[in-house]
Amino acid sequence: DWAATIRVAALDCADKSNHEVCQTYDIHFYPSFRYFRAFTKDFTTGENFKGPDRELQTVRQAMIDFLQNHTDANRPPACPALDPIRPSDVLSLLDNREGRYVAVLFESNSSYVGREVILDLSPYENIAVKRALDSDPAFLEKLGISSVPSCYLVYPNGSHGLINIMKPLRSFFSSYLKSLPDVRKKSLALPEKPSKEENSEVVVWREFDRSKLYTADLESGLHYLLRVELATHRTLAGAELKTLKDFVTIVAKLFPGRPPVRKLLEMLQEWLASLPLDRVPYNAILDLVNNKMRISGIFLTNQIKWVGCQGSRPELRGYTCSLWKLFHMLTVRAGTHPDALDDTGFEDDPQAVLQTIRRYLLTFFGCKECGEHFEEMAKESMDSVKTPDQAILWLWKKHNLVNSRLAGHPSEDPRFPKVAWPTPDLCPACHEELRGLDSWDEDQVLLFLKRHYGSDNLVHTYAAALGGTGEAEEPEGGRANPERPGDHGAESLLQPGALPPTPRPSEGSHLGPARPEARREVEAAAPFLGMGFSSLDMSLCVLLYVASSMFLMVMFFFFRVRSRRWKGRHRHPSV
Ligand SMILES: Cc1cc2nc3c(=O)[nH]c(=O)nc-3n(C[C@H](O)[C@H](O)[C@H](O)COP(=O)(O)OP(=O)(O)OC[C@H]3O[C@@H](n4cnc5c(N)ncnc54)[C@H](O)[C@@H]3O)c2cc1C
Repeated sequence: DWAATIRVAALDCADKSNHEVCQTYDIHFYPSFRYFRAFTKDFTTGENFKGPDRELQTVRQAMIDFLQNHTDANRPPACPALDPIRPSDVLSLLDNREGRYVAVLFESNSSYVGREVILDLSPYENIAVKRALDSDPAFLEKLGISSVPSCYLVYPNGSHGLINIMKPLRSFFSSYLKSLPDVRKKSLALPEKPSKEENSEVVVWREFDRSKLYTADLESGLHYLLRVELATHRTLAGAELKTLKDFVTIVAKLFPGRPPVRKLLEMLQEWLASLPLDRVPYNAILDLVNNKMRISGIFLTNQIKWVGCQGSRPELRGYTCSLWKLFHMLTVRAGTHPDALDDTGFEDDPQAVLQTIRRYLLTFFGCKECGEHFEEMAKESMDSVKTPDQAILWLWKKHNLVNSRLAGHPSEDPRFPKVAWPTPDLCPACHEELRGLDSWDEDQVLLFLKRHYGSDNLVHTYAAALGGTGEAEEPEGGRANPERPGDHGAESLLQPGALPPTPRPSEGSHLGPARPEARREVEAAAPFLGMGFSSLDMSLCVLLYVASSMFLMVMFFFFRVRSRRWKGRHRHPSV
């Protein structure tokens, strides 16, 4: 009903095809609300209104505040007057001879009911809705109003009186007024919604074993993390960059996946560690992840294929599931391979993996709410972790807490109910009964987690075929399983060289010009001379060139002075 005044659209920033738009508009967290004023001509990323929560009612009220922040000159023409009228205006309305209904909602200054009802009735004809404040008790008494909100109605024939409704709520007022005789909805010419069939994807179910871990899930998750989640940050600097460097270090050292992926992570880690800059454009990272330099043996799929993380609907499970699995694998690997973090600065720190995950979630995780919940749990007890095994168990316990909090939540997939994990069928030894109560045998749980999240439990079924440069590599232990018949996912996988062109804001001219400083940063990372070199690479080359020239010159002068001295000594042997 409010559409003529304020249009609402939702964009799924988790969908890779929207990635460029979300990046242009600097969307870092979901949900993010952006408001765009009517008649705005120049590009803007919109205004960010933050209510105390994200409840529908708060969002509706933020919309009203936003509409009221318009000046008279730029107010949307269809927006009805939302400011309160004075008692004198009410009196003149009582002499209504316009032949239509006039409803006046009396309310307190902080109430939004009047404005919501005004907007609810805005597409209806034969009725005008106004609001007035309860600031003049004598006037209210004259009209017979004893409590607010109340609605005073002036009928088309001039008679008037208070309307009688069961509850003084927006929905009751609106529905009463909409059902008055001769009050009808005007026809609105709004663009049609795209039909459901056009958008619906055909989802093919992949059979899988719940006791196994699937490379396809982990690689799809890494692809999403590096190419979608990080992409919402145009440049990374300061604490954000440090968090990314530490996270990549932890993953590069502990990810037990296939060699081309591990190699890519190692390369990314070394590159980030060697950077002399405190600011990196995201596109420079993307060039590396896409292996623009075509280094042999490096590859990460650019397709999403969930297997153990499939949801029964496309919006369920997927990325967050793969992230949990990745995190558990990292804690387990740190516990079973004590030397893995040597020479990283994280050795001998049993909390290193958990603390890095914690910072990653707070800085980059698209689900802001999830990051905040995790932070609460971390603040409460992460400091108590004293050994790598305790880190494994800490994450397991907290994951179970999240499971129990989300049981029955709309994000729960009915096919994968949220229960305490591992279930008795997965690990009978983990469960015991103490004085009639279910409890965990934590030693058994630890053994189970080490087995379940260990590299030996990784299955490559459904995993993307390794790209051209990585094909020569045998996956670890030669355990790669062939694609199952009928699974065509791998065929659609592009070779690294054939990746779709990196979306760049300059190509998105239909979106309007992006912020100039952001554009400069992104252009700084644009391919140089069309050879896959970014200007960052070129600056490093120039730096190296100057340094080596200086070194040669110093050597030249050193030997020249030495040879002069030597000649001098031979000419004057007595000296
Ligand atoms: C750090 C983090 C915090 C989150 N916080 C929220 C939140 O606050 N609100 C919200 O709505 N969503 C949150 N999510 C998302 C949510 O936890 C689930 O990921 C999502 O609902 C999908 O659930 P799922 O059925 O795939 O199972 P997930 O909970 O994602 O688990 C993935 C897999 O891990 C295994 N597993 C399950 N429990 C455990 C355990 N205790 N230990 C080890 N392995 C286990 C199972 O094999 C399971 O299939 C969060 C996600 C993450 C990564």
